[in-house]
Amino acid sequence: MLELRNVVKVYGKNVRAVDDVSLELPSGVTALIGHNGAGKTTLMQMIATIARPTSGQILLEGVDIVQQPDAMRTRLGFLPQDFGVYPNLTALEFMQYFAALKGVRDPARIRRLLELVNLHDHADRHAAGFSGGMKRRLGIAQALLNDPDVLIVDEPTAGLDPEERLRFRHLLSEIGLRKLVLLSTHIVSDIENMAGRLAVMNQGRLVACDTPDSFVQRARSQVWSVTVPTQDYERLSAGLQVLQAQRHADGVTLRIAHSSVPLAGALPTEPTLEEALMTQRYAVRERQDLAA
Ligand SMILES: Nc1ncnc2c1ncn2[C@@H]1O[C@H](COP(=O)(O)OP(=O)(O)OP(=O)(O)O)[C@@H](O)[C@H]1O
Repeated sequence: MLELRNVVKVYGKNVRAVDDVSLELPSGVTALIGHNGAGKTTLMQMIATIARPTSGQILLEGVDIVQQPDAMRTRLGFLPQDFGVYPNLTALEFMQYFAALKGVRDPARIRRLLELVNLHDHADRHAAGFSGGMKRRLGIAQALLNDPDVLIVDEPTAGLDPEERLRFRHLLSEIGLRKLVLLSTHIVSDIENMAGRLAVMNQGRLVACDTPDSFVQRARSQVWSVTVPTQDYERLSAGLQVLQAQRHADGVTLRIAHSSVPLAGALPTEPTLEEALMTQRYAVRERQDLAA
C-alpha cells in the first residue's frame, strides 16, 4: 500500500504543481488522469523519489520514502515520459546493461522479460530501428528487471499506434494483477477496462479518486441524448455542455452533460467512462466558478 498525505510541490515562488494531495493506492492499476500541466508527472516523480515534496508525506507500507528513499528505490520500476533507448545496443545488450546496473544476475530473467513484452524475436536487433511501441515495451522490460513491487509509468501510450496501445494495455493490466501499477495519461480510452482505479487531477489538486464504475454510476442521470433538426442545432446547443454531436440524415444527435433535462425530448443515456469524467471535470469547473 502506498499512501500520500497532504503532498505539496511548489516550483519557484508560486507554481503549486501538486497541491495538497492525499491518496491511498492499493495494488492493481491506478491511472492518473488530467490535462497537460495538471501535476501528474510531478506527483509520479515524487513517488519515484526523483523529486522531493515541498511538504507532506509519502509512505510505502508505512515507511516514509521522502525520509528513506531507498525503501522505495529498491522496490521500484520506473518508466519516465522521456525514456530513451541507447541506439547502438541491441535489445538484449540494453537489458544486460540495465541488469548489471541493477545488480540482477539471472540471464534467464532477461529472456523471460523480453518474452513478456513480446520482443524476444527482436532481441538481437538494434533498438534504434524499433517503433515507438517497441521502445516503450523495452522500457517496461528494463523497469521490471528487479521484479519491482511498484511500477510507475508516465504516459505509456504516447505516440503509439492503436495496435501497440492495445498490446501495452494488456501488458500493464497483466502486471497489475500482482503489482501496484501507477500510470498517467490524458487519453481515457487507454485505461478503459484496464485501470481498477482512476485518480483525476486538475491544477495540481486531486479532484476525485474512484473505480471506473463509480464514475459512470455518478454520471448516470447527468448525460442526455436528444436529436434536433440540423438548422436548429447551433441555437439549441448554445450554452449547453455538449459531449458529442453526431450529424446524420434526420438531424444532429447530441449527447449533453446536464443535471436536469437540458432540452425538450432529451432522454437520460448511459454515460461512457470518458463522458463520466468530462461530466466530473465540468462539475469541478462549475464549483470553481461558484467559488470565484
Ligand atoms: N521543473 C519545473 N519547474 C517549474 N515548473 C514546473 C516544473 N515541472 C513542472 N512544472 C509546472 O508544474 C505544473 C505541473 O506540471 P506536470 O508536468 O507535473 O503536469 P502533467 O500533468 O504531467 O502535464 P503533462 O501531461 O503535460 O505531462 C505545470 O504548470 C508545469 O509547468
